[in-house]
Amino acid sequence: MSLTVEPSLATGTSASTPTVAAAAAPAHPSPLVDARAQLAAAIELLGYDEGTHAMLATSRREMTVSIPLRHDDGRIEVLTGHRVQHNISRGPAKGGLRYAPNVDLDEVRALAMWMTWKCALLDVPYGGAKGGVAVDPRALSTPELERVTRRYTSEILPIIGPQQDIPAPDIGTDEQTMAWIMDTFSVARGHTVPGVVTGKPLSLGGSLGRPSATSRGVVHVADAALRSVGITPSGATAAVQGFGKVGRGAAQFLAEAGAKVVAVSDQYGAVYASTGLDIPALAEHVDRTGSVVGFGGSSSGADELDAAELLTLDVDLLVPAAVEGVLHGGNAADVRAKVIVEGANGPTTGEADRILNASGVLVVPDILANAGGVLVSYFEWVQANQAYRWGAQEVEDRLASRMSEAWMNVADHARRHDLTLRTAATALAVQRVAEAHKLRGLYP
Ligand SMILES: NC(=O)C1=CN([C@@H]2O[C@H](COP(=O)(O)OP(=O)(O)OC[C@H]3O[C@@H](n4cnc5c(N)ncnc54)[C@H](OP(=O)(O)O)[C@@H]3O)[C@@H](O)[C@H]2O)C=CC1
Ligand SMILES: O=C(O)CCC(=O)C(=O)O
Repeated sequence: MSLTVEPSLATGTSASTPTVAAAAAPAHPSPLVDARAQLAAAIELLGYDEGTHAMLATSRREMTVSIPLRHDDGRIEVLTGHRVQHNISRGPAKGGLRYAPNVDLDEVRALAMWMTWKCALLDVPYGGAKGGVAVDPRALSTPELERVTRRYTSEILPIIGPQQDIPAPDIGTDEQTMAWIMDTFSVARGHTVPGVVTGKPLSLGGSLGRPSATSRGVVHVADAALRSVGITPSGATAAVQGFGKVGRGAAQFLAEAGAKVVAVSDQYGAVYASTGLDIPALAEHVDRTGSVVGFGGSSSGADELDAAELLTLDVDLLVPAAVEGVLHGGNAADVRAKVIVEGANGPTTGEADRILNASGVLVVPDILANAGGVLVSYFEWVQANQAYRWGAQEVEDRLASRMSEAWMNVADHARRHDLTLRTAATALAVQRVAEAHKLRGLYP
């Protein structure tokens, strides 16, 4: 059954700049266009009516706030922040908070929608949300970052809480950011409320294994995906875009599993070694200098590489773990990786997805590949509710088992219905959300 969709549901409602490699990428209006197109494909497959489609294409609640920031030198700058709750049918809204210069409402809407599908796919009892502040965190001092975080939290305070909406780290934020949010929320409530955020420091009720969870999940899924196309993971070659919370761990765990990580990039450049990069030495270099750039040279055995070239290297596995839209109509045909595992949210545009699919590249979608993070966020919430801390091994075992179950469900669904992994994953998730919505009553 095909559906006629209102233009505003099929495409983004306002223009936004892609967040990466803008010079090389063709104009791409917004990740929301891709998110809504993925939903439309799932709706068509499931044969759902236009009303259900409209309900799932629309955020339940959106809040845009102004954040007056007093800089250390006394200057006042007014920043803009958003929190979008896409869906709450299966439980409290859940999703990260991003600090990046080009954050805009449509990007946050797309990221929130993907959170809904991710939580449903992993069968954790959450809806989906995302937040963002348009700011470059590297341009701010720690006291300035704390002031931004506290003011943003105060502004969105009415809509967050352990049973309402639970933020977590994403690009440009970390466990310190979560600690400030937790404190600001707790001060307003008059008592400590650790459950308002996940990804907290351990000493404030965080979970063992949360910082590494997204990367571990990526590597579990990469292992299964490589095997599914007949490639032995140990000895496979890999390239990782991004060396932040997700990319660094992914590179490390891939190398520990015996893969040859031949290239890694960040927003300043990339490094390459055909025999495999020394990831601990690279991590030490990045901690010292702030970038992978400069790691190349005779002592490291690595060479500097153009960052865009990393995406088209002849490798078994490509892990984009940075930002949206990096694989697009302008470079997808040149991709030589056999398997792509999306550590980032939305790294592949719709056009690139079609090109990659036609050329036989196996793309493991974000809502499956990077779900380890929200899964262990859920474990953090469960441990808080139990007032009991699990050991690191228990967290890792549960993560491995839930990721493997999700992979098998998606791969099996794709095989049985001749779908791409993305369409299979989105359809499974959309079905679960629609079912929850309908069971709660169609006319709430
Ligand atoms: N953190 C989490 O638990 C989860 C994150 N994700 C997704 O993973 C992705 C990465 O998030 P996270 O690691 O947390 O963010 P971080 O801020 O920790 O790291 C982002 C990394 O991406 C790099 N980067 C930015 N732009 C480019 C570019 N053009 N080319 C190459 N690298 C670039 C940054 O480089 P530089 O260091 O130079 O700034 C940095 O290394 C995002 O899409 C996020 O939504 C998904 C699930 C969970
Ligand atoms: O841990 C979480 O709650 C959310 C992580 C996140 O933002 C994501 O999966 O994109």
